[in-house]
Amino acid sequence: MSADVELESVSVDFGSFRAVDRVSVSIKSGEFFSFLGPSGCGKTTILRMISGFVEPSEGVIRLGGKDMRGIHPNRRPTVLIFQNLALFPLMPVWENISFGLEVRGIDKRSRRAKAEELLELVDLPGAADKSISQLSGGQKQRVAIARALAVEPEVLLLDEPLSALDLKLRQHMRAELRAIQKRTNVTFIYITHDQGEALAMSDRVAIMSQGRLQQVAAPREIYNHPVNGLVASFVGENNIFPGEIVSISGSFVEFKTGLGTFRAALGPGVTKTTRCQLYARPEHARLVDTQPDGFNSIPVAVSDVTFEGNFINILVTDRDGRMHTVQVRNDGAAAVPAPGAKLHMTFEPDRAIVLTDEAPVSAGLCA
Ligand SMILES: Nc1ncnc2c1ncn2[C@@H]1O[C@H](COP(=O)(O)OP(=O)(O)OP(=O)(O)O)[C@@H](O)[C@H]1O
Repeated sequence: MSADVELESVSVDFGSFRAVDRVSVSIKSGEFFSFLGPSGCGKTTILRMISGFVEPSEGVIRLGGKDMRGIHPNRRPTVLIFQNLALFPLMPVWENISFGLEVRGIDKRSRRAKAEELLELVDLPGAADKSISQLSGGQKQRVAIARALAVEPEVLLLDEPLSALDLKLRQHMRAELRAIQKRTNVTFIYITHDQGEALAMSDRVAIMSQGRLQQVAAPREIYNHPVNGLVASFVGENNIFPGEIVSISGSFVEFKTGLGTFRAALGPGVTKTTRCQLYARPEHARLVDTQPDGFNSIPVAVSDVTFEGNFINILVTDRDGRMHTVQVRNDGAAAVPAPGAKLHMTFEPDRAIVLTDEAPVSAGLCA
């Protein structure tokens, strides 16, 4: 079983501080949905509200269409997995997994059978009698997930569960978690400040900043079409140019910066009077020897080159001393300029966008 989760204009106030501000979003049954945002933006508070440990100051939360107001955490169809997993070190794996079933009075043989079934599901067959201390970080993670699934929640809430793992294991567990979610079809709500994690695993991602939803969309949409500067600067890298709009024609803007006038796509909700900046991703910028005709070229000097494996970042400095990044794919033959080289950084108008600095005006805008 799996339930949809609806937040309708939900706010949380801690005294005079508003930690969550009029958040509206509908999470579909069986969806892998992530809340992504910087530390302190209200992600954990949202998770705690859905699980019943925090009551909203305003607004309504519905699980499977039912208003959750006043319903105790134990009586909700949710399970919350914490960062520290909280496994019982003195119990073998299978007893850890079936602990919630024991509390419900299920007999030992059925509990053991259920634990073994779940160990198959999380790809740990044969681990039932191991002790927790014999497991690696990733294996403990799987046991924690199996334990959460044992009580058959309709919604599984995950609070940065991979944050304690090393990079390689974290990347592996992303694929595992997604596979487990697809196998069980339970609604997964995941919170993280790691964009790679959220983009790789989720069907949809909600970007949060200062308690407010900025954008809710599929990962590709978020990356390719951020709705405002907060999203663009939080998800992926960007070269950012402050300036002001000179004119708007159709879906393009002429944008005056201290380094010249650039042409770029017009972002959502941007008008001539909006406070905005120009964003150009490093992978959409290029370096050329001679100044090209037309818009969007900046004289720069190469300051550093960093090798990142499958790509190379070329860091350049403009005449005002501001740093920008041009990224090239490492296909084994990429030409990389030497530090000190004087070049021109360019980007196509349809590969740059002018976005508002402002958060959405209406809380319902991105739900
Ligand atoms: N019980 C509380 N009393 C007062 N303020 C709180 C309380 N819980 C959270 N806050 C504040 O609310 C804001 C949001 O906190 P929350 O834990 O939801 O953020 P977060 O996005 O999950 O951050 P992190 O990624 O660091 O866990 C923070 O400024 C935090 O200090």
